[in-house]
Amino acid sequence: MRTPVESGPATPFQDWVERLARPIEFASRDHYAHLGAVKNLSSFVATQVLSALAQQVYPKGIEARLLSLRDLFIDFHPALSADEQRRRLQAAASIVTSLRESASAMARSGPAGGDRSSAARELWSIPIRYVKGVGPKRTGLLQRVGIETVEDALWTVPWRYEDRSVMTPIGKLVPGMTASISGTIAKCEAKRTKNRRLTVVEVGVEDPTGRMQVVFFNQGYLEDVLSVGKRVLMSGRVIAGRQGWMAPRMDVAQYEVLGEDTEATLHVGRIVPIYHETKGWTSRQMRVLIHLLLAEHAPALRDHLPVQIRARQRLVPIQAALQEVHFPSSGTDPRAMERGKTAAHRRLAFEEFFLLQLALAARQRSVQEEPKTLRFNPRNPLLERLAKRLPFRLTPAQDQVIREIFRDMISPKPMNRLVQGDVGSGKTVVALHAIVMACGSGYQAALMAPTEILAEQHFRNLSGQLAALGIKALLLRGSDKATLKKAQAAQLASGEAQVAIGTHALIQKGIAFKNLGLAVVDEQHKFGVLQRKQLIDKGYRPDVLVLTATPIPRTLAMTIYGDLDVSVIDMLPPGRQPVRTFLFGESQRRRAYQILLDELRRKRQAYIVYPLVEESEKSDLQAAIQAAEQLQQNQLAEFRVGLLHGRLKAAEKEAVMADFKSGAVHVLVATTVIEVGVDVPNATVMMIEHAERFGLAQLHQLRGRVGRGADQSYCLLMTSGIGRGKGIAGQGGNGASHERLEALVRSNDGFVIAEEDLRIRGPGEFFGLRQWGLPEFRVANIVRDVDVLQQARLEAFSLVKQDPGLKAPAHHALRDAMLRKWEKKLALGSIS
Ligand SMILES: Nc1ncnc2c1ncn2[C@@H]1O[C@H](COP(=O)(O)OP(=O)(O)OP(=O)(O)O)[C@@H](O)[C@H]1O
Repeated sequence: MRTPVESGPATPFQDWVERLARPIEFASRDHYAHLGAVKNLSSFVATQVLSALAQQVYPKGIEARLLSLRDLFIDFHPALSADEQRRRLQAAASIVTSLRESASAMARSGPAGGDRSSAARELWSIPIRYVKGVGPKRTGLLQRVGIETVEDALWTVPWRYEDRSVMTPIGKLVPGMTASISGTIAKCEAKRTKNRRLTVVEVGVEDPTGRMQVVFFNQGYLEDVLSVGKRVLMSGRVIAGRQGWMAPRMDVAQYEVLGEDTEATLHVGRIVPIYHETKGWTSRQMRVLIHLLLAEHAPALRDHLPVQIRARQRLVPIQAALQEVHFPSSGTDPRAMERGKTAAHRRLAFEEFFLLQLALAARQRSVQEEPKTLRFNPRNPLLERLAKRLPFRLTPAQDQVIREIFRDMISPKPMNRLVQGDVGSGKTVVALHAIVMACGSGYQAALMAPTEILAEQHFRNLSGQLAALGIKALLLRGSDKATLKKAQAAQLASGEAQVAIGTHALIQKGIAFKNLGLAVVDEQHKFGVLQRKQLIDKGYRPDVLVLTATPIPRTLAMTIYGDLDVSVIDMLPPGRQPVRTFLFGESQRRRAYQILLDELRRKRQAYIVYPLVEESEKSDLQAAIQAAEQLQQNQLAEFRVGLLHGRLKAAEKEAVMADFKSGAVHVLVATTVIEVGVDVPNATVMMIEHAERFGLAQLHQLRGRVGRGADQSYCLLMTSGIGRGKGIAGQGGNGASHERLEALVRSNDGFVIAEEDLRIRGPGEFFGLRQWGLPEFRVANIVRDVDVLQQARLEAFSLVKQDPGLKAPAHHALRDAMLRKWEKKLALGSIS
């Protein structure tokens, strides 16, 4: 026993060891006379060990002893032989003794001494390998599905539910139905097949209304599990009994043996959660794991959400929400669960949104708090000269957005502004104004674009204008020679060059600016939030302007750009005619070519775009190359056809683009590399092959490459599966894809189309969120839960206003949860 004199007041760890020691020592007393008297030792030890690991980070040796203690008791049960029980208790007692010694050594060395870490670990973030029954193999499997911690596991919600709560009397089973029954095992025999390759276990199950047969193959151990007299629940598909057998058979998908003391079941007899499976990890195993976590550990989990917010938003406690979402109470409608429209889902969705919005609010706050050292001069002469040189009058919308940008730049707070404008709305000239404001005030500016083609185009469009104002701009590309890169880096470092336009080459290590005052990021969702941060870090808090041509629905914009102020260019330059869009099937190809040829003969140019998806990249590329050759030889023999795809070298791409821009090439056959930003006003036809393989917003982007001059332009969506005058759906095609394409024919407004795309495909599919650097949610859905998102945003921003660093003790858990989730993904370095 511990001697208090020696070590002063007990530390929590010492207390813990004593609590743990009590039942173990009791069971061992008087030569193990009390063996049977200690109930549930297995789960007691497991829970204790986990709660100890949750409280503190221990030196490795202690952690290992804690885990071996847990392992000794994993399957400890009164049915084990008395010898085995004694052996384990003996081993446990010696571990307890050594833990006791370590605990007092730790107490003596004091809080600062030795290896002892004061970092408290939250139960949420306990690695999953510490949980009872999760060994190294399972840890590996779970990691593969993204489960590293207790929190990850509990937030992995079922993707569907099966109602196995309604029991059908065995006498009422009919072949073909899927049913659950409750009965008693009347027969259980294991046999070998004739060739002795298979073990067959034949089971008879009875209830007062009848009897059914069940056959299991190669699961010989079931002979013990399903022994005669046991009460079971089974569910599966009913099949006709074999000839000569009167009773029906069941192809059992799930069974559960009812214990003596409990009616609680996991796999049948209730609404059962179904989880995604991977090789080696089944839905059934997941169910057992989640059940264990909920039963033994959930009560100790801390609710992150502040009480007032929970009350105001009428949110159920986290434990209740998790319990309900994994194991819905009886009477719940499984479909409502799948639609995610329950109080439990609302609570979980709120928490996900809230943590993200909190992170965004905190980041916005931390940026605003930094004193701005940049001094921009709105009356600099370069701006006046720019105004005189513009080849067109700015639209009122452009004017307004430029004013908003200038207001930000001269304000004492750093600018963080997103400019959203539909395709062709004229964002480049807006960016040009910001760049000239920066350079005219003595700073450098950088413009980062997602592809080399776009960077080159920006450079072509801007460098002339800038040079006329005496501003030197450089083009930085990853594919440039090292010597060129070195020379460019030197010019930026010395300030000799004022503007850098480029791809992610801009954020590479060797690049440093003398005094970067403005960072413009075009199409930043292609970069992800992280890269935006890397560019910003190249200067001392430069002002930031993000341009996006992708019409991002408001709800989405709020989730990704929640920390930016938003300006919208909601007007196209004058004289533009809406692009006329047609949907053509294979049999209408001639009509489509007719439109194309008519335009080419009127000295207009055209794009023909082929899809290129990663999985079938090679064959897709081949299709585009062959098509270009074919067209050149046949239908388009009188014109020059150029080919553009991602595999070309930078110089080749540049040459093709330059030829197209100058009009030397009439038709550009391309894969989706031209998707964003390409600007050739003389091009009036956009023909898109296999349109059904593109996302709707992506098609809108492509369509935006035409209609950039005053002439009528055409977008021809080619798709297999439409007959003459019929829709895709009429030809047995995919209804949803038809509906999508129709939306494009109906509307030219990018925002309408994006909302539609989001609605039809759901956020997961919308562009492929991951690739675009958008946050992923486990429960929340930005379309379905938009009202929850709005509430979460209001609450988060108001909380950060009250307690900017979330420093109040009541907010510590919340802050930890936010950082765990978003610190890395959102590069929250400065606020953590
Ligand atoms: N106010 C204006 N009046 C007339 N033409 C304009 C005006 N503003 C821009 N333009 C022209 O419209 C075309 C589209 O402009 P810009 O390339 O900046 O569009 P964008 O918004 O970047 O579109 P995208 O996102 O599709 O690239 C360019 O040829 C540009 O010169």
